[in-house]
Amino acid sequence: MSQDKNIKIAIGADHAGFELKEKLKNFLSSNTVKDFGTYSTDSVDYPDFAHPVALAVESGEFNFGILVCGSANGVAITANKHQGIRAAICWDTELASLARMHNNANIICIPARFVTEKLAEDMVNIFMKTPFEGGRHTGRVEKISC
Ligand SMILES: O=C(CO)[C@H](O)[C@H](O)[C@H](O)COP(=O)(O)O
Repeated sequence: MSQDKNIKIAIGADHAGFELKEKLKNFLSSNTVKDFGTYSTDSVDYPDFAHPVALAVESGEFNFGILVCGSANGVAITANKHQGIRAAICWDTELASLARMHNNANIICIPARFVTEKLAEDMVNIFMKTPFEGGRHTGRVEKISC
């Protein structure tokens, strides 16, 4: 994958997302990627990995986050507790594109137990390359933060 080497990515997963996370790290090899764990398939709690990725993106140190768990629900619910985070669950490439274009999402949440490796790679590629449309969406996104 040809990528902007200036894009810094924070990635995290629970045990259900571990194997797909490892495959996505290989796919993103030319980017700057920091892996916040987990580092095996041993059962863990997804908030322990979603919060650090959300904090890393919210701080501005990383441009985007990738979170992977079995259904993506757990990591998305956790990440969206952070004011500066717009975490979107994506299960096809059009959703990955719309999450960026309409919602200016900064974390993509991938359901490892429901998508193929190739689809996950395609979604990540589109997510990283699609700009926020702004315009009518800007006011809507600004209203998200309480
Ligand atoms: O939060 C989740 C469910 O919405 C994630 O998919 C977790 O990966 C899942 O709950 C893990 O399930 P397990 O039976 O403990 O492997």
